[in-house]
Amino acid sequence: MNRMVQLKEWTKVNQLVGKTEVSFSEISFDSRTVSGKSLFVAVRGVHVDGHTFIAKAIAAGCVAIVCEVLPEQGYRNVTFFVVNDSALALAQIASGFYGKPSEQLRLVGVTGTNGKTTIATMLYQLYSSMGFETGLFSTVANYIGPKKIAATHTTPDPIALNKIMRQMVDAGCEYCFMEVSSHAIDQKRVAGLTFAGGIFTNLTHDHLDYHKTFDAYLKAKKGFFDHLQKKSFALINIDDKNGMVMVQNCKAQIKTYSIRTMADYKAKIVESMFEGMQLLINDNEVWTPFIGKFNAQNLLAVYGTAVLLGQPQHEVLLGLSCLTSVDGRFQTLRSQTGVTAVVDYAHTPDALQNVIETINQIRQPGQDLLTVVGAGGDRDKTKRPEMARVAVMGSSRVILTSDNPRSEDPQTIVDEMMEGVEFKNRIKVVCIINRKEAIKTACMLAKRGDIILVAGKGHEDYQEINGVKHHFDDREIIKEIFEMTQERF
Ligand SMILES: CC(=O)N[C@H]1[C@@H](OP(=O)(O)OP(=O)(O)OC[C@H]2O[C@@H](n3ccc(=O)[nH]c3=O)[C@H](O)[C@@H]2O)O[C@H](CO)[C@@H](O)[C@@H]1O[C@H](C)C(=O)N[C@@H](C)C(=O)N[C@H](CCC(=O)O)C(=O)O
Ligand SMILES: Nc1ncnc2c1ncn2[C@@H]1O[C@H](COP(=O)(O)OP(=O)(O)OP(=O)(O)O)[C@@H](O)[C@H]1O
Ligand SMILES: N[C@H](CCC[C@H](N)C(=O)O)C(=O)O
Ligand SMILES: [Mg+2]
Repeated sequence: MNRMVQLKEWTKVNQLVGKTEVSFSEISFDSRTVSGKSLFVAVRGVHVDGHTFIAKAIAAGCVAIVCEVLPEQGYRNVTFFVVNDSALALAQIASGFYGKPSEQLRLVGVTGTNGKTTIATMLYQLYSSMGFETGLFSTVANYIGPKKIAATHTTPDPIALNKIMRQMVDAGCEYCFMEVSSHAIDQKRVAGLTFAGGIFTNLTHDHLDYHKTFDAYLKAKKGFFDHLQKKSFALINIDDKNGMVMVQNCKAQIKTYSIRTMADYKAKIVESMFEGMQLLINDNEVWTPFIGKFNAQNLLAVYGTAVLLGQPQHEVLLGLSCLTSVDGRFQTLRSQTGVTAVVDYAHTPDALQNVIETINQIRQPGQDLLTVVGAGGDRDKTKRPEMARVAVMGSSRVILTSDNPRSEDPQTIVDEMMEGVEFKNRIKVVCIINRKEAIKTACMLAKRGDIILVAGKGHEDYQEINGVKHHFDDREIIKEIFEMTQERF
């Protein structure tokens, strides 16, 4: 097949240098993994400029190069396509190369600081239960119908995205739900996709290491809605103060959801307990196995999306009551001695506050909340003191510990967290760097009826220390300790 002709159809080419007839069997943006007869796209990255690897890609057998600037050295038998923006070109070429699979699916993207995995996974569960072949891209895992594929990113790179979407279409998937991270929007990973709809959850403190300012973070998220097509929908959480800001320049049909004010989709919590909550969604009663105001909002987003995609209301409501918990999100474990442990992926101040608030709303007098929490290394440092402050404000006792320290010293991370704790509250806090020991200490301190919150790692089954991922699963450790406790009594 003459791919060159198509390439011009997929992306705007300013200049073509070299043979006009060229065909390639793969596309790649990484000279380290490129194999022969490929098209290499030189992308300016966060750390290095892909243009510096053009020679290496050619040496590895690449026959065509997409770049913003031609290399000084000329190459025979290699065709160069000069474009304005390689990252955008990569997204468009990847989509074209795999036959524009997003146009053959009803694709819905979920963006916001928190709630993306929860909403996308609930939608995947809901649509699968309604009998549709469905795809999912999430932080926890990707799915092609029932087939699970390991996830490396919250939102994969454009080649992986389109390749997997093609497999989804070929497997008969009609719907696909995906998380759209701010990194992905900024790096144009989703720029070649056609969305049937987009959901905005909320915007709070995270990733300022990458975006530098809250305004830049907001603009990245907003960019997703700026690019939605007129025929698609934008479903917005208007309980978030930036909800309507997201759609200021949006051409799509705008719909809103709220648990506080008038909106297209609204909910009220009627009753709440550890096992779940009774909701009124647009005046219909529904029992769901989730708790917390944030989950009422997540469920509304799911409900609104399904209705906007054309499902009958009563079927959606029935489906909501049958959803099961999302891996590592408010996952509860009970000991024989009457202690409840909650494992949750809260790794931002807002998420932590929401989870603690939710527990405190159902906690009875005399029951203590012991929170075990850390913060990731090589990530936004400014959220560290905030997370500790939030944890201490809402908990009876706090154990600050290590999350994924990555290349950082875990003690330094914990010290930076501690700076957010007022001097008078420091008596409530201990620091135990070893996460297993920290969890064990919380279990030791807990009495019948108490609640232990182990936050930050949720579904993760590893702890990343200096580039090595060691097996580590909060849930496994809690179970192991709970079993020990059982023997003791
Ligand atoms: C900081 C960041 O987001 N980096 C992403 C980015 O890579 P980069 O810009 O750092 O790449 P780079 O090292 O500067 O290299 C630039 C270019 O040169 C190429 N190169 C580089 C070296 C070489 O020898 N040869 C070569 O060709 C690279 O392939 C790349 O195309 O583009 C890559 C391809 O898409 C991503 O894999 C990579 O994700 C890294 C691994 C990462 O950890 N990203 C995290 C922060 C992330 O994306 N997280 C979000 C979730 C956030 C959340 O909401 O919680 C996610 O969507 O997963
Ligand atoms: N709608 C929400 N608003 C605020 N907090 C939420 C919401 N939904 C979930 N949370 C909290 O945030 C944590 C992370 O939720 P989830 O994994 O769904 O978010 P995410 O947006 O996918 O995060 P990530 O950016 O890491 O992929 C949950 O464990 C819970 O504590
Ligand atoms: N997607 C988020 C996950 C954070 C999870 C937390 N356990 C950590 O490692 O910081 C990130 O990469 O920032
Ligand atoms: Mg996620």
